[in-house]
Amino acid sequence: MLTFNIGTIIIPTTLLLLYRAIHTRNFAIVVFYIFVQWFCHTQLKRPPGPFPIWPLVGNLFLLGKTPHQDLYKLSKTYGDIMELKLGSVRVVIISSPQMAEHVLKTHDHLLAYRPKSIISQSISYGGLTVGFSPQGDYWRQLRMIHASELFNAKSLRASKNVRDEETSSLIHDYFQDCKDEKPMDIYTRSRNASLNVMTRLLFGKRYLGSGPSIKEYEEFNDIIREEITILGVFNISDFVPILKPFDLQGIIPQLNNIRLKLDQIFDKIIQNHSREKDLNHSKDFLDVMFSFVESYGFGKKHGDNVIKAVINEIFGSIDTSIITIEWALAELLKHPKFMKKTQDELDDVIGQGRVIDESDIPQLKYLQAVVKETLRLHPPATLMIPHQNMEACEIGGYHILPETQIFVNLWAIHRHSSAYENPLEFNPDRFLQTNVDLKGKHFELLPFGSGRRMCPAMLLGLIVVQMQLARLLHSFTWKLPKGENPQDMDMGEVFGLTTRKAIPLHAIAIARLPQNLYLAPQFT
Ligand code: HEM
Repeated sequence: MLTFNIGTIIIPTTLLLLYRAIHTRNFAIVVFYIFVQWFCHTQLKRPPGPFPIWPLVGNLFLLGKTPHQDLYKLSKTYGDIMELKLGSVRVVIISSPQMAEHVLKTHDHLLAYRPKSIISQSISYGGLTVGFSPQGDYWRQLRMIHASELFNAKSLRASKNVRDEETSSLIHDYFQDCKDEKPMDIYTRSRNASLNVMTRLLFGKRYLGSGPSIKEYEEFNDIIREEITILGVFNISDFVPILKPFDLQGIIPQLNNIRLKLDQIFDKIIQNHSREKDLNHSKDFLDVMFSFVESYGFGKKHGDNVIKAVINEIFGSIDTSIITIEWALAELLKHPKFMKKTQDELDDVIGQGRVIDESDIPQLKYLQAVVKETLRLHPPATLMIPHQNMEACEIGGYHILPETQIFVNLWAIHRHSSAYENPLEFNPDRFLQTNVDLKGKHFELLPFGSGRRMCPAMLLGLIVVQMQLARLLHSFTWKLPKGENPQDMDMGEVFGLTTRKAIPLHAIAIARLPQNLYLAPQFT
């Protein structure tokens, strides 16, 4: 796996430049360069930021392996809005609820573009996905299709059966494997259940756990994970374009390899779908996508690329919910008193004689508070997806030059002292007496973003997290493997487009309900 420390390039490069300046006695040039930077910056009242900005590398060396945390620390010095130069790219970092409101509400229309990067362009087949296409007619229509076919309340009601069956199957599998008290990998199990939900919704087929296509599907799962990892790589060539031809991190061959494997899988899915279409199968998401590309008059190759890009994005996005389930269980194991409160509520509202239904969720106030608190401390998309402005604008009284990348640092916003008491503590109780929700109207809690680029799958993401978590906690008592102390649990992160727990959670489940509530579902 590729890990890269920016310092390995930045520090030698900067030292080399300084050495050359000293060697050639060109101090005057360096001083003049710094003066020009300072003058331009102060004249236009640009946001404050670290100074000086080094030639070629700018402020890149300030960021390490967890840039959201480094930026949070920098915001303590430079403020809730700051400007950095990462290589040759100008970036503005937003770190407070007030500034987030300026970006995602007041100036939403100006700041809803997406910057292009080498990795995002490759993964999105040249910007054909919802997340990476520029705002405009194509993006709007694609978002609408996603909403009406997969994500809005009506389509979620229609797909409830599929989610119920897959969650029951997950609980059944845990039950089967929990008898000898062996630690189980929470992330992988939840991920498989969610992948099954998605393949059934998109292609009308259940892949994992049945049939001959398991191997093929596991390969798909692996390649998507590889893709998510590479999406989190800080690609130096995007920030220092003169290094692009050297591809110092070896990213291009990796991207080509991922694209090749994905193309093979997607080509097969598209071919199978066309074959089955002739057999009069019932209409699914792919049929709607085929009509969409036809209505746009895209040729076969471009049309297929749109469909591949969209499927890829949906499967890549599932990770957000799974990560949240893993973090929530980890926090509850670390804080047994909140685990007890959540399970007490489940016993009071549901009892121990039946299985939870999605319609129970509104009554489970403590569970909802646990999910909010988990998304506050562990927003899966810590820096959201970068935004960009095409024309100059003003944020909070500061001048923002055109084509600036805007990083909304949710990790910092959710820890802002203006919004939360003891912001670093995990404490779901804080959400019991407030009306703060997750719909993007309360700028102190924005795990799904806000405004026109807000996550279109919020309802789906939330119901998956709430239901899986509720059923895991209702069905089992949880503990850590022998010898592991909850207080010492490592809560370190691996940064990426989604930021997950660095050490995957393995926990032991002990059944707590009558045996008949763990039966395997009859798949429809
Ligand atoms: C807990 C679950 C989830 C969280 C916390 C989450 C969070 C987010 C965030 C923060 C953004 C960026 C908003 C912005 O840049 O302004 C986003 C965008 C997006 N999300 Fe999610 N997401 C979740 C689940 C999902 C799922 C399950 C899917 C699809 C199956 C999905 C699809 C998308 C798409 C397509 C976009 C791009 C929207 C656009 O650019 O117009 N998300 N999400």
